[in-house]
Amino acid sequence: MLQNDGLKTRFSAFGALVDWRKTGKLLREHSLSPFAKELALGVCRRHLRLLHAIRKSVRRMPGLDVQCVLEMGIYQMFFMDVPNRAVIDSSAELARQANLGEGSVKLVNGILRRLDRYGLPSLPPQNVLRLSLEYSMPEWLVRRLLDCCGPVYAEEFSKETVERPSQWMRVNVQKISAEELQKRLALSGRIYKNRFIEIPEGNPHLGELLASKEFKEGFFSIQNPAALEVVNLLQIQDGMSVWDACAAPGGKSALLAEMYPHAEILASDISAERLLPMQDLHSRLSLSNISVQTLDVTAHSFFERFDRILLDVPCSNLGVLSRRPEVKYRLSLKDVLDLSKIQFHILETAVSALKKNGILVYATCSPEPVETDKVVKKFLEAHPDFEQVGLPVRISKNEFGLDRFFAAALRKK
Ligand SMILES: C[S@@+](CC[C@H](N)C(=O)[O-])C[C@H]1O[C@@H](n2cnc3c(N)ncnc32)[C@H](O)[C@@H]1O
Repeated sequence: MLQNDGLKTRFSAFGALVDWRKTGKLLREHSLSPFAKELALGVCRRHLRLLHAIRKSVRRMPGLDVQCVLEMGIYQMFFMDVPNRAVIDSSAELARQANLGEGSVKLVNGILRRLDRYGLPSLPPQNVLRLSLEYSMPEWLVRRLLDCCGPVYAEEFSKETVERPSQWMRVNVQKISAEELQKRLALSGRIYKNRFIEIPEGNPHLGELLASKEFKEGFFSIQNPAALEVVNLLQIQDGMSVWDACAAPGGKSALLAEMYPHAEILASDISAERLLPMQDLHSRLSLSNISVQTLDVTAHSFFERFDRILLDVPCSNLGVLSRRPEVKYRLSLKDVLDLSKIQFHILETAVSALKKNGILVYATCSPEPVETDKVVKKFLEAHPDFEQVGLPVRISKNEFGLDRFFAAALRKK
């Protein structure tokens, strides 16, 4: 029997973390309470740093369950605002309730007390190892960042991956203005370009907002404003036909449909399952200028049919690691290189659907050169009938906490 809410919450975070270590998938968002979610995601973000602290405190690494209890304890002690005494007691109790054995309870107690007294073990001086442990980044990724973009960028990028990402809502300005909605929901966050409202940390919790009448009536959706900077490159005008060819789960399609009620939008994706949430577009958001279809973009049969094409291609997610921290540990360099081949193939095959003088925007939430500049460069070299419109947009976190995105606009001559 779990005796109190605090323990129940820790138990659910513990369950999520054990599952993640076993399956590579991290349960998140609505199924966990805010504290449990913060704890599970925070531990995942700092996993290598926390493991390092455990490794330095024992002769033999304990089993995975005990590691999870310890990682949670160390995270709360050094990266959350929880008193150390309470952390030590609740961690020992968690180990007991999880039936890890009295030996493990003593081990948890002993290691956390030691860390309470002496602090986290110091980090090695070598730059790659230090960055890897300090920000829980795999060493191959640190090396790649250092090689491609230098030490300042590598440090800044790595640091972002352990920070809590900002939360924003996109206002359906066809139904309500950002100011009016902000008043109705009593939110105090910033407004971004009249269309996005920041959801301040913790209060109100995302779950409460998603249960609100305003959400059900389609006044807002959850989305990071980086999407706006990407779709702006399309330069859409009334009456245009637009194909969002890698659309699921539909964030950018919905933004497009809200921004351009007089454009005709086709949103398609290869995955019927990932398209399911897009039923929202018609029912909740009342958007009538958009149709949805399951379609493999590499096997389409459109010919010069669209004025605009958005290709938000499948990618490594390297630009959103603070939101999806588990990706850091499962991704390999080979995965990134394989993705770049898929991205190029998608771009190559999509373009026949674009009308002359039409614009295609190639976008990805990865800043990795092989998924961005190299794909575009290779494409332009092979297609002299295309030209780049302006410089690619490289969205970085900046003061608004935007997701990292790369987007390049290409015009068919
Ligand atoms: C980065 S996600 C798109 C996110 C979406 N644009 C949004 O804003 O919500 C990439 C999408 O590409 C889809 N995809 C991958 N290969 C595809 C293909 N050959 N044809 C169409 N869609 C594909 C994936 O199923 C995935 O939903």
